[in-house]
Amino acid sequence: MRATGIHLSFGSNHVLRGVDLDAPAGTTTAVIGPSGSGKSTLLRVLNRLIEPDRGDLTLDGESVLGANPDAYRQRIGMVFQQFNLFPHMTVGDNVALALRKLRGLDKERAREAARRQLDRVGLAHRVGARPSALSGGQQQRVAIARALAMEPELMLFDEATSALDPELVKGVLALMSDLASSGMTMVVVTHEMGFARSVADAVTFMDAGIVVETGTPRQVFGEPRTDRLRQFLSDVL
Ligand SMILES: Nc1ncnc2c1ncn2[C@@H]1O[C@H](COP(=O)(O)OP(=O)(O)OP(=O)(O)O)[C@@H](O)[C@H]1O
Repeated sequence: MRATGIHLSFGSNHVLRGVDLDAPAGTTTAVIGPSGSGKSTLLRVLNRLIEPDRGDLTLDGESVLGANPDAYRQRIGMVFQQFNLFPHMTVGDNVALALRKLRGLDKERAREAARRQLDRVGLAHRVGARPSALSGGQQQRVAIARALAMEPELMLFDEATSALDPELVKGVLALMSDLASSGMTMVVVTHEMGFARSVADAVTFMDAGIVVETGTPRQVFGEPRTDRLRQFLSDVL
């Protein structure tokens, strides 16, 4: 996935000011930066939940803006801070739903595929439970299984662990780390600097709607080139 020259305003608030992001296939890119710098908005643009005012998006070398966003969105998995599971449905049905509605799988095949994905996140034994019976960390792992069930080419994580109690964060980060090692292409907006440092292939630092620095974790954390990044790191580390 590559984003080039992305601009976006909400009214007079120019939130993204020419953002470039390159997330090559098979790599994990962490996006870090202060609150309000535009990280979540950028992810929403990458998923085409919001159309940019200017700029281009390509996936697998193809420009994806303009065409039907629904078809595009089926190629992307997105995981939010809030898990957004349907409370009245079982865990298994939450994971199977899109497979039935969007992929047209029959009940049995969707259920089987859901069970496989739940197994992958260590929750096959909770297939019949309601989300409310699970911990926040387990619910987020279900949300990840739901996204993976669609066999996405790219996974976007928007502060996926920010709503979790501290003791539950580790399990979700471990799962994200496994996914990264498996070669999934991922863009991860995160406040977890340990994850960015140890799991990401590249780290992008945003401030006030621009990419201030991008590089390997070693460069970004070890040799920051700008005062803005140095200040941010001293505030968060
Ligand atoms: N739907 C919206 N309508 C109007 N303004 C918005 C909308 N979404 C975000 N903004 C504004 O865009 C700016 C960037 O917000 P964004 O949520 O992308 O920042 P962020 O870097 O993800 O912050 P945080 O780390 O706190 O989540 C903020 O000024 C915010 O108020």
